[in-house]
Amino acid sequence: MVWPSRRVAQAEVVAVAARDGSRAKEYAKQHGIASSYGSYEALLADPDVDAVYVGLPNGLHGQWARAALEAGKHVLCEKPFTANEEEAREVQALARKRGLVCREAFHYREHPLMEHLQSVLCSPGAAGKAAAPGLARRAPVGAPAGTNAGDDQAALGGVLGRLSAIDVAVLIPKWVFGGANIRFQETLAGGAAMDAGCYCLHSIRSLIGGKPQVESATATLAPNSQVVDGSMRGALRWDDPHRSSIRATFTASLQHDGLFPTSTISVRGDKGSLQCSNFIMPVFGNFVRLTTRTEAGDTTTTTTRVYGSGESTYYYQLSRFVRDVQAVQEAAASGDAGALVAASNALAEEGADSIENMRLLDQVYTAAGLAPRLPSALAIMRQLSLAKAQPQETATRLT
Ligand SMILES: NC(=O)C1=CN([C@@H]2O[C@H](COP(=O)(O)OP(=O)(O)OC[C@H]3O[C@@H](n4cnc5c(N)ncnc54)[C@H](OP(=O)(O)O)[C@@H]3O)[C@@H](O)[C@H]2O)C=CC1
Ligand SMILES: O=C1OC[C@@H](O)[C@H](O)[C@H]1O
Repeated sequence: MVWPSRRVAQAEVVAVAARDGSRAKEYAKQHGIASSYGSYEALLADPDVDAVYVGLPNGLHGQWARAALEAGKHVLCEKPFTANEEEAREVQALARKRGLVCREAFHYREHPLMEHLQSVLCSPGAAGKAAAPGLARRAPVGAPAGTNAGDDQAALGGVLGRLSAIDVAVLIPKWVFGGANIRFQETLAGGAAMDAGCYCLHSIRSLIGGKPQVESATATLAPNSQVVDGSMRGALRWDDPHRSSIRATFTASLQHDGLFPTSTISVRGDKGSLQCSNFIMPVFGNFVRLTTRTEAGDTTTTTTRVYGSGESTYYYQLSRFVRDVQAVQEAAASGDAGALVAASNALAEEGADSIENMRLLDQVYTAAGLAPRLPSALAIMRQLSLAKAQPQETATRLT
């Protein structure tokens, strides 16, 4: 947030908060930030702050996004949006009521790589269904000039033809996060599906649209936990015949090219296939390998690298967030009913995207035989009540 803000006009980091005021002060000094606070509440009371970036553990996203919205601030909230779907609905309902932007920080989606992928795939088999907001609709690569993504089923096939599968993996090597990391904490809504799987679900939805259901999921628990998944695999199904799979793990033993996390999108259709490497952090190196087959059976493979202007995903994300906030502010200032409705619809669409991703995450956990995650306050209460009921067993689990 600090680096991109130096490159995005009209965005400035004016304040930072930490639970420990001296750390916040030190951070502010290091990064040239005007104000620092020793509590999140104090930052929310600062009238110079227009928008808040919530970069807290998953189980606290909902609580602090709500607090920021109540304080009249726009919100950019880290992924996954909340602990579960119910909480996502509450936060988005509040954002709508207050007329404020509340966007999930899926930074990868604003990078031109995603736009390129969508232009290749162009929602095959998903005619009339909306892709997730934030992605421009374009004609598929290789489609006749003048074709629009929404035109007809033939155009929607893109060069890959009819889709049969889309598989996304986000793999984090086992040496990256120690057991004490927030990602392994039940009371902070941890888990591989939450942390890495949310990208898998979101990218699949962004690329092919529609409303999938989770067909099955299998979790491998993190050490010393009955609740937190160290790895998760899942299968999704759509009304259309294609299938998807997701794979998220904190325990990858990777012999790879050094990229972290390793993130891949793999798509197959009846006329070809696509492999995309490093869609989450494309600025550090990416490729899109496209193989197409003619009816005569000849195959062609092309490799494309997409860097746009060379900026990071975080730059694109902040630019987009600023544009959204400005659109809402301008609509409010204009008093123009049409502009207000348009701004409100955009907020609703954005909110629905986050809610849908959390719905699927809940389904993944349920299908894997684990419960959807809880907001931190509820998870702590649950642990305390378990500790009361089964003191010895819970004590073991907490160590
Ligand atoms: N978009 C992206 O590229 C990335 C997104 N993320 C997301 O950002 C969020 C934070 O992840 P990450 O930065 O790795 O986490 P860290 O553990 O590094 O930071 C979390 C911060 O939350 C604050 N915090 C408040 N309450 C607690 C608590 N009870 N326990 C621990 N920390 C607490 C702490 O700030 P303090 O003590 O200063 O108040 C801490 O510094 C996650 O939701 C994650 O999914 C993470 C990495 C990359
Ligand atoms: O981009 C990311 O990479 C590593 C993950 O653990 C992190 O939370 C994620 O957002």
